Amino acid sequence: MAIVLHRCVVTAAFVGPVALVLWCVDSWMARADMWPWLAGLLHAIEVTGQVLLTLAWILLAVAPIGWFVAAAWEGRNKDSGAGWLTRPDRDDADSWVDERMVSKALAHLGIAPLNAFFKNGGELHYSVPARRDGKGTFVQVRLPLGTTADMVADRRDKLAANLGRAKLETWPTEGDEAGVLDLWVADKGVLASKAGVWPLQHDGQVDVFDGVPFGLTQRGVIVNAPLIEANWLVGGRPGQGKSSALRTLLLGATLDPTAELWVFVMGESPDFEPFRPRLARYRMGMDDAVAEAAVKALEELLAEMERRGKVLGSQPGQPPKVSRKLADRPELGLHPLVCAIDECHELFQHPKFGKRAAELAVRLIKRGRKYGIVLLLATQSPTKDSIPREVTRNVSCGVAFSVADQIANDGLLGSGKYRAGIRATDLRMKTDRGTCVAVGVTDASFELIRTFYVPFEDGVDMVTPVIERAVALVNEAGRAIAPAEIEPAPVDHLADVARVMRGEHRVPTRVVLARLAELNPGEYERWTFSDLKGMLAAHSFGPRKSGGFQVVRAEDVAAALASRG
Ligand SMILES: Nc1ncnc2c1ncn2[C@@H]1O[C@H](COP(=O)(O)OP(=O)(O)OP(=O)(O)O)[C@@H](O)[C@H]1O
Repeated sequence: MAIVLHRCVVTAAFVGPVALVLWCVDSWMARADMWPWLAGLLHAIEVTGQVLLTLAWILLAVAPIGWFVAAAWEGRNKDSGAGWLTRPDRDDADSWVDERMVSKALAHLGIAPLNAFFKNGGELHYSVPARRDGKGTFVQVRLPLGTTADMVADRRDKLAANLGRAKLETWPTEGDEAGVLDLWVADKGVLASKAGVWPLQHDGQVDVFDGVPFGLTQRGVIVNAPLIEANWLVGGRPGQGKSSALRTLLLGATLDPTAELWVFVMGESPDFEPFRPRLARYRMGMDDAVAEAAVKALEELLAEMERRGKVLGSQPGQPPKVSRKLADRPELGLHPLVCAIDECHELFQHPKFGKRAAELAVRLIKRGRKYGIVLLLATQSPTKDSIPREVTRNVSCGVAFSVADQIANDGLLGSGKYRAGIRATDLRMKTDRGTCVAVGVTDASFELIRTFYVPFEDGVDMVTPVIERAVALVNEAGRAIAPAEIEPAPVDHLADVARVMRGEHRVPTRVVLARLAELNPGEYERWTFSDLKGMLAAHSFGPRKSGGFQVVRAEDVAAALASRG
């Protein structure tokens, strides 16, 4: 720029005086008196000036028409435009994705209805135009008639190639409707790096109510994995990182001094050995005794859940769930209780204990969340025979490392996820070790998480120092690693009936039974009409008929309570 300016000044300094002299000479002398060559030069300058002036006028008149034609042409042009305009020369030019590029990529997927749409000059509607989203670009597009998001997800390879990305960097998933495509495209190469050191490796404490640092999402944000009010199912092919992920979750929980931790490893594996000093219960091995201990633990967790339900019910205002404040009061025994079962398929498929374990796990997963009881399950084999379907349906957080097929994918992440494009089948063995697809961990429909890794192998043990810190934290807080058992309060049937009347004048007996089962499943789940009738009879009253139904009347219950004193 400086050079150009310099040259302009030099030229003007030379041409200016010459032009001035010529103008003066031309003004004071007649051309006939001049030297012929000078008169010829002045004439040539005059003619050139006139030609340029005429051309300028013509250009001025034609310019708007030309402008209009060019604009119309450019508007109809569906190419990605001049590269230097649409992709400025910036550091992220390599990662640039815009609507035109996406349209072009979609137009070359070989999907017949999409092809026809583009052939007829159709233009896609972008409900969310290309915008930066973490370390990538997100667009949302309404697909034309006859095209669904899963058709695009099925051609992920081609879409990735058309966008100049690796398959793992290209995430076409179903939006709010089948015809809406959510597309997230990673910046080139950002997913190749590992997550880095676990943020709590060297210091820090955890409040499990706030979650545990688990990994980095595709957007480069740290995931604080929810543990409270959550249950986890983690799976994938052997050696892809699921035990390490389970260990990271649990390691986070150890740093909350109020948390009680149980671990059962249904196989011979030293993965959780360093945790021993911080665990209230730990069993590891292939033998039946470990399976038996795990089932017993599940039974006790269920009983504990019922006890906690009653404790909550007896608190002022009957809080619906365990809170940090309640968990901090050791006398209530409402602290977070985390139970991890690694290789859980071995337990669920156990010939003797499998059925009972499955039944108990399902009940815990369905109801334990409110009570601060958390179940973490990890498995290599997430099929419907190895993991009860109800477990998959009800866990809140599903994590899939590299899996072999759609069955394993949906067994971990929930049915329909593969179809919707949420696929851990695209994670490559070894290359993507430690990276998983997760649902339920954040509000997003899925996350691609590069998990933190706390090594415990080949003589490197970075777990033990964390456990030592965790034990010190428990001691400092004056807590116990294995809190003493708190006796369950005796069940008061009449008071429970009074509670489930919920201030209503009369309540049908079937509703009373349903509410009782909800209040205390362990006690009332199997109750029938005759159980209820028998209990009421013991208090000298019974259901009455009203409007064709058997009902319990609030005044009868109140009278029975009053006469009891
Ligand atoms: N997040 C990660 N980052 C880097 N490497 C990892 C990560 N997670 C796991 N690995 C590597 O993968 C190896 C296997 O991990 P891990 O034992 O957790 O796998 P797994 O799926 O539980 O295997 P298995 O089914 O055999 O128990 C680890 O020893 C480690 O070297």
